[in-house]
Amino acid sequence: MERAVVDTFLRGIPSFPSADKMANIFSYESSEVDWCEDNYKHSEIVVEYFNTMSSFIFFVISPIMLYLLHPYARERNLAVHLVWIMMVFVGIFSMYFHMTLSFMGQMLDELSILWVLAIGYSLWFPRRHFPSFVKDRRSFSQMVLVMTVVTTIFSFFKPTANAYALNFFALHIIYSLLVELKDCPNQRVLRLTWASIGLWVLAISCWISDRFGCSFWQKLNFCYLHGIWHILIVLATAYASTLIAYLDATLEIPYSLPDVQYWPRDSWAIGLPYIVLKGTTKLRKRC
Ligand SMILES: CCCCCCCC/C=C\CCCCCCCC(=O)N[C@@H](CO)[C@H](O)/C=C/CCCCCCCCCCCCC
Ligand SMILES: [Ca+2]
Ligand SMILES: [Zn+2]
Repeated sequence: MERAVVDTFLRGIPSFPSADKMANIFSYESSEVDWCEDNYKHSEIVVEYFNTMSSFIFFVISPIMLYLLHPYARERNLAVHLVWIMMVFVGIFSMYFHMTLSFMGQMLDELSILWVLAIGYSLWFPRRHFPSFVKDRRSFSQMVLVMTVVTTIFSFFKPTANAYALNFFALHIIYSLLVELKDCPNQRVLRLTWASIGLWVLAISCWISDRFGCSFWQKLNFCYLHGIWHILIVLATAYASTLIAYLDATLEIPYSLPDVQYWPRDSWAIGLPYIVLKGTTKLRKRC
């Protein structure tokens, strides 16, 4: 198709960048979003140095979580690993976005989060809350897939709204967890729930403060809140995903007697949570 035709077609769509702009979606600072950290302060090729470097946390936590969740994934479904494999891509795209502040970086960063959420919902959304027209988890996952593909396409029309929309998923997850755990007597599980919510509250406070309180933080010469958000949101995801996986295990593989422990030492005040399966496996049970 002629470039002029493409251009005319694209200009007809509200908020869609023209073909000229499309060519520049990879260029530095082509995103409308610019975080509080000073640009090019420490490097000529890395726009936001601390925000870029703090994304390294994704590459530290993801392999540890893949290792810690493996016994549960082996018993339940190896597809569970997709969540933390995908988190590595979120980290790569987050680094790319803050290094360039390009429109493409922004879209890859936001869309990879959307796909992590889609995988999480497909795997872990409780069966009893499925809409009545959905007959099993396979159909539910197919429905989530279709919705995610449609949302992926529409997210190009109002890119700045995507991040706000994504944050609302956290509210839905917290609401669902609180409903699920209303009468839970297990203190370890309750501790994990409040730690997940506490980390998320700290994380989102940093995200909002960086977005809307930048002039205040600039006066204090402390413009690193978005980088701190990266670290806290990865930890919140580690805590929340373990909690959700634990609840899933109690429903889907109850014979495995799941319990929560902390790595590297269960007795330490801080650590990464994981699931231990104290029961016999399905195979051994049959013998
Ligand atoms: C039954 C549902 C199960 C779903 C479980 C899956 C939970 C994990 C989901 C998402 C991972 C979050 C990864 C965050 C990456 C941040 C990258 C980033 O900083 N991007 C910013 C730009 O650089 C962008 O502005 C941020 C956009 C907002 C992201 C909102 C993410 C929602 C996080 C949900 C975390 C759940 C915590 C729940 C706490 C109890
Ligand atoms: Ca900046
Ligand atoms: Zn970021």
